[in-house]
Amino acid sequence: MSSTEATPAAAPPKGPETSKAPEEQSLATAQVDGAAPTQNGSALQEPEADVEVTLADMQQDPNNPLFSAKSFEELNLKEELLKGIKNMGFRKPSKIQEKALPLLLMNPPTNMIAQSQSGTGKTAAFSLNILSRIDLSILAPQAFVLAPSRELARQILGVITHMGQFMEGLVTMAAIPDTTKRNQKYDAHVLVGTPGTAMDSIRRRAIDTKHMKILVLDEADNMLDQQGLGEQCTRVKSMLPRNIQTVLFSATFPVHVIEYARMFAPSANVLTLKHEELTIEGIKQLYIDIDKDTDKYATLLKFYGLMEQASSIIFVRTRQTAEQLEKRMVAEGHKVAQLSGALDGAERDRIIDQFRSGQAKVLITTNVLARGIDVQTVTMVINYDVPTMANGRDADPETYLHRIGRTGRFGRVGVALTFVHDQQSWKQLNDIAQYFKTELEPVDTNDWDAVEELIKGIITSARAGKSTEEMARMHH
Ligand SMILES: Nc1ncnc2c1ncn2[C@@H]1O[C@H](COP(=O)(O)OP(=O)(O)OP(=O)(O)O)[C@@H](O)[C@H]1O
Repeated sequence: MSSTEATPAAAPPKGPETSKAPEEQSLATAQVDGAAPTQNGSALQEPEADVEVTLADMQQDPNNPLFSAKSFEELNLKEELLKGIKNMGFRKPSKIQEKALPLLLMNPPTNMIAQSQSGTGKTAAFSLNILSRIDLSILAPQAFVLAPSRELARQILGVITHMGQFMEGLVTMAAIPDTTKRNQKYDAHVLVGTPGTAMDSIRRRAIDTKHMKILVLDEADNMLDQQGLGEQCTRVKSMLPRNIQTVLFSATFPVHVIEYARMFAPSANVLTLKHEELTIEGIKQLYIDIDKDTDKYATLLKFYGLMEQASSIIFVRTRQTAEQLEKRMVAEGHKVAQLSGALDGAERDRIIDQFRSGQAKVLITTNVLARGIDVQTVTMVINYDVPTMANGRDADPETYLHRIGRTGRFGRVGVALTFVHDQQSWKQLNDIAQYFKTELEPVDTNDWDAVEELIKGIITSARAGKSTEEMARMHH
C-alpha cells in the first residue's frame, strides 16, 4: 500500500463486524503450573546446507539485523553454553545478540532496554545472560522471565532449557496457570512465567525471592503498557531484591512506553530502532480489498489450499470471531485449529503443541498469539481483521508488526496478507503502512491464478530456505 492518502477504487459499504467484544486479554486466571514445554521442533523440509548458505550470506551484510562481526566464542561465554548454542544449530550471533550480550554480561550488572526486529534472536540474548549468571550450587530462583502469554512463557522455558542442557544440575520451571498444581513450590534456578501467576506465587511464598538477581520482561512494551499486566509486573518487581538486573526486550517500544520503561529499568543501556527500521525484508506484505464484510469468509476459503501447504496463522480481533470461523470452516470439512484466551490452559497447550509439530497446519487465533511465538514453518499470516486498539477504531501498528512477524523468522521468507473491507479498515491499514514507511502490495482479485502463483512461489522458496535477495534475483 502506498503511504499517500488513498481511498479504495470502489467505495466499500460501511458496517464492520457485528460483535465487537473487548480486545483479547492474553492473561488467564492465576494458578500455578510446572508443565514441561515442548521444543520447537519445526525443522524446515529442505536440506540443511541450503539454509546455511542463505543465512551465511545475510550474516555478511552489515545492514541486515542478522549481521554480526563477531563469533559466539568472542563473546566470552562459558564452554557449556557454547556447546548448548552449537547444539541448537546456531553458528554466528545476530546483531542484537552481538550488541546486547557484552552489555548484559558486564559487571556490575547493568539494566538493559533492547529492541530488535521480530525473529532476530532476542530470546537467546537474554537467556545467555541468565545462564551465564546463575549459581548452580544454590537451588533457588535466581532469574525470572515474564512473558504476556502462557504459550510464549513455555516457549522461552524450552529455549533456556535447551540452551542450558550441558549445565549439570540446572533446574528450570514454568510459573503459569495450572489448576492441577495449586500448591507448587518453585525449587528451580530459572523461572519463566506470566505476571499473574508470578505475583500470586511470590505472595504466597511459593517462590523464594532472596537469591533473585535478574528480571526479564519479554515483549516489555506490551507488559508495561497493558492495563493489568503493567500493574502485575510492577508488583512483581517491588517484591524482588532492589539491586536486581532488569532487562526489557521487545521488537517495539512506542514512545509513550519508553519513558515508563526507563523508570522500570533505571540507568539502563538502551538499544532502540526507528519505526522504519522495523519491518523485515523477508516478509512479503500484501493486502486484499474485499467489497463487503460478508465476503471476507469466501475470500479466506480461496486461500485455504495455500494455507494448508505450509503452516499458517489467521488472526482475528475477538474470541467470538475465532470460534465462529473455526465452527464454520470445520463444518465445511476444512481442518483448522483455534486458540484463544477463552480456552483452558491444558487445551491451549495441546493446540499450540499440535501446531508446532505440524499436526495442525492452519491456526485461527487472536492477539493472544500475536507476540513472540516462534514456529519456523509458518509461511503465511492472514490478518482477517486489521489489528486495532481496544477502541476498535484506531490502527494498532505494533500489533500488526508482531502478528506478521510470526513468519519470516531469522532470515526465512513469508507472506503476510491483510483483509480490508471498508473505509475504516482501509484507513487503519493505511495508517499502519505510513507508520512503518512501508508499502503493501495489493492482491489482484481479478487474477486469482496470478495470486496463487505469487504466494506459491514464496511458499516454495520458504521450503527451500531461500532469502529475499535470492528470490529477487530469481524474478529478474
Ligand atoms: N544466532 C542464531 N543463529 C541461528 N538461529 C538463531 C540464532 N539466534 C536465534 N535463532 C533462531 O531464530 C528464531 C527467532 O528467535 P527468537 O524467537 O528469539 O526471536 P525474537 O527476536 O525474540 O522475535 P520476536 O520479536 O518475534 O519475539 C528462533 O527459531 C531461534 O532459534
